Amino acid sequence: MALNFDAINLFDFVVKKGNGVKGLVDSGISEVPELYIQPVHERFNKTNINAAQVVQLPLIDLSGLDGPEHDQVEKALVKAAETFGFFYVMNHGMPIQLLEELKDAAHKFFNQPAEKKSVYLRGVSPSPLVNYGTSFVPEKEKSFEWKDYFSMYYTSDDDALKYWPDHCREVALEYIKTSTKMARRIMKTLLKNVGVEPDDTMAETLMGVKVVNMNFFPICPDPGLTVGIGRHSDIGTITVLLQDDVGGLSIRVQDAGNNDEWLEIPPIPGALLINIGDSLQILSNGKYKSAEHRVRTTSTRSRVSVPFFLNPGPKVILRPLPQVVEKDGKAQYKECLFEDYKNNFFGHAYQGKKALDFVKITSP
Ligand SMILES: O=C(O)CCC(=O)C(=O)O
Ligand SMILES: [Fe+2]
Repeated sequence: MALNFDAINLFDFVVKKGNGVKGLVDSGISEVPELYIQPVHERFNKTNINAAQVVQLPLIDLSGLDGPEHDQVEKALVKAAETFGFFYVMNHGMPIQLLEELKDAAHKFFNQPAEKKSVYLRGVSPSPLVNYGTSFVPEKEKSFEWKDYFSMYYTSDDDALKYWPDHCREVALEYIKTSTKMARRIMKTLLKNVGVEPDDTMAETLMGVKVVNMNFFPICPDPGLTVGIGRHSDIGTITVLLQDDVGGLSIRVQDAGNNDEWLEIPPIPGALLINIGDSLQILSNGKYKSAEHRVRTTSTRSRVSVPFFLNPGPKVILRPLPQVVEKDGKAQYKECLFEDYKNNFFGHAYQGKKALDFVKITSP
């Protein structure tokens, strides 16, 4: 028998008691609760996902960086970062087995009973480094996403071993280590191309805060009414993203020829996705673009994704790098602390790339 919810009960059951959207679906609901119904313009429909026939996201073979194709691979990375802000990578150093284990670990975590997961709810979690929850913005009506998440902040191996759940810590640590190496290499290439030679200190400053999320999107009785994740860009420097074979991610593609469409990003077995975050758009004075993206829900299989976010630290001053400004003649963005940017961002959830207006310098 499906439970009957009014809005308050639902909030209590899903958010406070930690049942999440998964608990809601497992309770047997056959309709999407009112709170999750999106305004029409945020819903997914056939007509706004049709760019797939026209363009395809590049798939870049990173092993080429070590061979005679080095220059072409660098060029491909730069071009992808300048245009889509999103691309697939293969030969990224992560064994396929590890990627499978990571997705299994995510399923295993969310398949636990609510009592097991809710020990990690904000406020009761044994450490701020681990956090379970479901997705909604408290001050914004109708902002419930069809998604539960589990976040692991990396500070040190010792902390990870101490606080992260037994069944995911080894695999998540390995994912972080390999991804960090890859992300640094990509970052180095991108910065070199704008005349900056980053050393390890600089890389650590710009990508020193590391967070692995496990996202869980349960099956939805009516995917046409909901969003898995509303449209947004990531705020950090670079995100490494593992999605499973269910699909549902799309990115917004805009070009000078007035095209403005959503492009589906189907999973490619063994490949990972890389996307540029707002911080790198700011640092590069707008040369590299953060990508607006979103996730739809499905009625057939639950989906997991595992993004790894590399962000600047809270006290890092975000501003276009001086070498780039000198070359461009003018800064496009004013400086601000990353923590201020982040706070402002959360005030603009679900508004695509609007957060960037906070630092954009508008011409007089
Ligand atoms: O699930 C996905 O494919 C995307 C996840 C995402 O965009 C995010 O967590 O920021
Ligand atoms: Fe994202």
